[in-house]
Amino acid sequence: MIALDQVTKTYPGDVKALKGISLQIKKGEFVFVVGQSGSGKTTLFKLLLKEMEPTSGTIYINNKNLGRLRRRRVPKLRRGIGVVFQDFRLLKDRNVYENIAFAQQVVGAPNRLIKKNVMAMLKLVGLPDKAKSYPNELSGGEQQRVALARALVNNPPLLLADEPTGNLDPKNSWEIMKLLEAINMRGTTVVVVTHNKEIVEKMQKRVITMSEGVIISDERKGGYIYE
Ligand SMILES: Nc1ncnc2c1ncn2[C@@H]1O[C@H](COP(=O)(O)OP(=O)(O)OP(=O)(O)O)[C@@H](O)[C@H]1O
Repeated sequence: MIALDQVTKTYPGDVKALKGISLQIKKGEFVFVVGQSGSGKTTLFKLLLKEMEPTSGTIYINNKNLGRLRRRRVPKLRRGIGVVFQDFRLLKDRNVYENIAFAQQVVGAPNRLIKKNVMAMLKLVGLPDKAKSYPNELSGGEQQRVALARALVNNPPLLLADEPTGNLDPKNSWEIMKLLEAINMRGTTVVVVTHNKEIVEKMQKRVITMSEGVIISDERKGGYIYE
C-alpha cells in the first residue's frame, strides 16, 4: 500500500528533515510512527499526501509512483487518504452533520446517500445524537470523533493520524485509539504518529521509530524506545 525507497527531504536553509527513508506498509496494517520532535514524522505525512515533493527517492501508494502522478490526479489520491490532526480542524460555523457531509458533497454524492453515510459514520464513532451540535458544544474527545467520521466518510483505504490524541486526556485518548483499532479491523490501513508512550506500549502494534530523519527501529509488536 505504501512504499518509500530512499526518500530524502531537505528544506530551504539546508534543513535535512528526512535523510533516506525506506519502508513498506502493507494493506490492512496498523502502524505507529514515533520519534522526538523534529525527527521528520510530519514531513513524511506531507510527502504521502503529495503536499510537497521529496528531494530525492521514490514514494509509491497503491503501486502508483507519486513523483509521476499528474497534478490533476492529486485530488483523487487525497480522497483515498483520510487524515486527522491533533487540533481536529473542524469547521466551527458548521454543525457536526455538515462537517462530515462536506467531504461527501465534494465528491458529488447524492443527498440521500450523504445522509445515510453521515449517520452511519456518526454511529461508528459513537455520536449518533450529536448531528446538530456545533464543534464548540463538544468535548475534545467528541470533536476528534467527528474529525474521524469526516476522514472516513468517503471510505478511504488509508487513514493517517498526526498526533490524534495530543489534545486529549488519557481516557479520551484510549477511546480514540480503540476506535482507530476498530476502523483498522474493518480493513482500513492506519498510520498513527504519536508521542503517547503509554498507548504505544499498550497497543502492541508495529512501531516505526524515527530519529533525526532516519528510521532507527521498526518493530513488529513494538514498544516505545526513544528518549
Ligand atoms: N517548512 C519548513 N522549512 C524548513 N524546515 C522545516 C519545515 N518544516 C519542517 N522543518 C524542519 O524539518 C525537521 C522535521 O520536521 P517535522 O515537522 O517533520 O518533524 P516531526 O517529527 O513531525 O516533529 P513534531 O513531533 O514536533 O511534530 C525539523 O527540524 C523542522 O524544523
